[in-house]
Amino acid sequence: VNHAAATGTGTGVLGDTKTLNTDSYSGGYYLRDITKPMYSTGGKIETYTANYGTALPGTLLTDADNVWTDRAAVDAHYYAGKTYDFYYNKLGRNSFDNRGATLKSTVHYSRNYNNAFWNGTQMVYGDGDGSQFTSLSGALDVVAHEITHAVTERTAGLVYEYQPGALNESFSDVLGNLVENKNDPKWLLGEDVTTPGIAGDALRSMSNPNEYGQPDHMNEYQNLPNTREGDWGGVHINSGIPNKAFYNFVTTPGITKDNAGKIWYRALTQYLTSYSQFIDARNATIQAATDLFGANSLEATAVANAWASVGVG
Ligand SMILES: Cc1cccc(C(=O)O)c1OC(=O)C1CC1
Ligand SMILES: [Zn+2]
Repeated sequence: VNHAAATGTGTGVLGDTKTLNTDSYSGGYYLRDITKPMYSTGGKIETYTANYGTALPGTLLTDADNVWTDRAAVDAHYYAGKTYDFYYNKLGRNSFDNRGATLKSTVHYSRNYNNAFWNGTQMVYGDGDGSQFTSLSGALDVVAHEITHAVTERTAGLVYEYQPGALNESFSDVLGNLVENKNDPKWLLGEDVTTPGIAGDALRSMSNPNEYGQPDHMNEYQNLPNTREGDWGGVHINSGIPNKAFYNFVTTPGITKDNAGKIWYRALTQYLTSYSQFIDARNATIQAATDLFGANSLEATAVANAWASVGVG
């Protein structure tokens, strides 16, 4: 048999055990998930190692006995599967291209690499330096954040600069937390992999962006240059404003996470375009809420109020 779905076990970055969808071949097992609906058109979830170099995708991981000990790889694979399931089951999207494209991840990228990114073709995760970060695939909100960059690229195409770039970042934070689906009242990002030596901190907070140096209102918008040093006009900084708008919306009594996700996803995929500004995101999310729940619905009203609360609209 050249390809058969198998179930393995693995240890994650935080030492937890999880079951993995793998692919058996004559000599052992590939870290390849062939159980998803995408497989009907050849789509798979595959996890590779760069073996601390920078050549991509690197080597597809294999194992002799289907008991996996590469913790970064275990989590990259497992969390990519969880993210695929969320998009398919909750939002009706079949992988990042909505046509069942294979989800490819590479772990152990470079050395002491405090970064994770979508490179236009695949996800890439560093192992962190052990102080600022531990292996970045060890957090579901991070993995879903990166995969959402791919979704955004294939849909709205929000360019990675200034307000469209901050929206790009915010949609990745919003979907990252919706996929992670923790009961976290602070709606933190990256809490599971930032500063392994310090408990309770994170990379960003959607409930209180100021806590991590982000604005939470238009009157704190930071005009930064479109350079690497300027974070491309502050895409990871000014994202605090749309993040706070989403937080105020999703915590409005009567609003559910599922409905909030449907509204934000519909705005991203049906209304936003490459150079959309914050005001366009306000209008798009109101329109999406109106489409789904009606003009004077609790959802449409709460969306407008949420953006107004951060000085947009
Ligand atoms: C850790 C990191 C560094 C630089 C860019 C990104 C990026 O993907 O924008 C990044 O990942 C995140 O922000 C994830 C959500 C925590
Ligand atoms: Zn990002």
